[in-house]
Amino acid sequence: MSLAVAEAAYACRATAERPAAPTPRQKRLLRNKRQHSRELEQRRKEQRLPQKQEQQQEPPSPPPPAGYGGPELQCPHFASCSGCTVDTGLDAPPLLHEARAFFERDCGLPAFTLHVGNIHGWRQRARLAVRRGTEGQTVIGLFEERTHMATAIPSCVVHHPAINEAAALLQQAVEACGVEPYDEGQRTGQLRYVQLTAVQQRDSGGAALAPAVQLVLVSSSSRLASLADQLWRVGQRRPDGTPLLHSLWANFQPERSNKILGPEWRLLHGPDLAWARLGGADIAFGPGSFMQANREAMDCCLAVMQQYVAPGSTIADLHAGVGTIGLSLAATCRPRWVRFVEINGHGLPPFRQSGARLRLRLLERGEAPQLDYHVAAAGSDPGRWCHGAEVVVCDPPRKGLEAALLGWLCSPAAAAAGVRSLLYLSCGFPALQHDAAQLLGSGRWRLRHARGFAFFPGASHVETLAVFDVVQQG
Ligand SMILES: C[S@@+](CC[C@H](N)C(=O)[O-])C[C@H]1O[C@@H](n2cnc3c(N)ncnc32)[C@H](O)[C@@H]1O
Repeated sequence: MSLAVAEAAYACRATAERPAAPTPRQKRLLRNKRQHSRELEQRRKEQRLPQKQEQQQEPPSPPPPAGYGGPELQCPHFASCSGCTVDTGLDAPPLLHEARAFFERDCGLPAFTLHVGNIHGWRQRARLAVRRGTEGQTVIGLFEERTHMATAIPSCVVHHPAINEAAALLQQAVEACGVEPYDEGQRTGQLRYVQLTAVQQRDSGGAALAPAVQLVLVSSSSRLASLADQLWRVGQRRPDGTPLLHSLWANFQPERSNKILGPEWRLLHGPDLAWARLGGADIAFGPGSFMQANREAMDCCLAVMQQYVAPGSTIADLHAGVGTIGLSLAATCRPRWVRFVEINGHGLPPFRQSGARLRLRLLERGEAPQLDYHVAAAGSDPGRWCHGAEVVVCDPPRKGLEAALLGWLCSPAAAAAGVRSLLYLSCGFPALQHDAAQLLGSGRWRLRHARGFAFFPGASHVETLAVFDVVQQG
């Protein structure tokens, strides 16, 4: 949709359906759209002026986004749902301009590119609110911005289709069983949220089947037995004979807070762990495990990481979660050992399963890397966690590296401990800018490579992999 059409659509809606002023979300989307279009236009101009670029000795940039505005989201819920904020130019979200400026202009890299995979159906995990709609119906969807009013998104185009299918089944079952959606004002109702995760399925011969869904019912009470039984019965068979539900869990969240998941879990039906093939390794995960929602993009990112790990390396994976990155490197790069460090103990049980499966596979190839998992903060003792590791992998939360870890990496101790390179995967660009500036400013690291991955097409988000090498001191 062009800017003019989008503006006309908003204007039209404002006069025909909503005489009231545009909502804060609509104003923000329009502002985003204007800024995004200006940046795209600027970029197109730069591309049309190669002469000027050469005169100014600016680094070359990759080709401009295809067509004005690039690929479009084309989601029927875009204007009302708070999930996505960018619906055109998905191959050049606003944050990409900042990332390019930082890596190309400030760090001197010749080009910073963004990998964009599927823009539709990529989201393999969704957390949705369950609330009563204004017309008394059950709504399963996302909150409108700055409210606790849920908007139904049954045709969301970024959800994996199995998620939409399971959400539709859930809505029917909730109504059939008379389950009361949660009401935060009254603190009544049984079902607060659901988490839906698409799980790869295979038949006994290993052929891929339609993905099924690991479904979590988040409630403040335990009175969901009849809903669970009904869901499990109906969810066992799609019209094509494959199961729609992989497993069914209850999670209890008694607190009055915005935190979706509570501390207590109960498996109601099906297997406790689900498996995904990522970066050449089979990764087990439970419903409470961290996992990237966009597995295809993570798979590409892992393939790039593998190019920066030499055979026979020693690796410390410092924000390991269930071990996805380290296990992928163990499966593909023949390391001598991988040390996993993770602050949250919930990653350990799935890791044990994935590690055991990988060990068996590697033994058949005559490889036996040591795989050790430690539940600890990476910054608690960086010297210990990184000791002897030639490659350090960091994949911290949005706030970036802990001060103690960053300080250690910027000190002579890192090279003295044997560290040679750092693979830093970042989900928070401002934090990465800060941490990269500290690393480069210390004079002990040089930036070898950086690349972006669109982990959340539809959002102004760039997941960044930055590869640093230790500068050998003379
Ligand atoms: C973005 S996730 C990445 C997980 C994993 N690398 C993956 O790809 O699935 C960040 C992880 O860092 C963990 N974490 C957060 N703070 C940490 C810390 N100070 N030390 C170690 N791990 C931490 C979180 O619990 C979470 O599992």
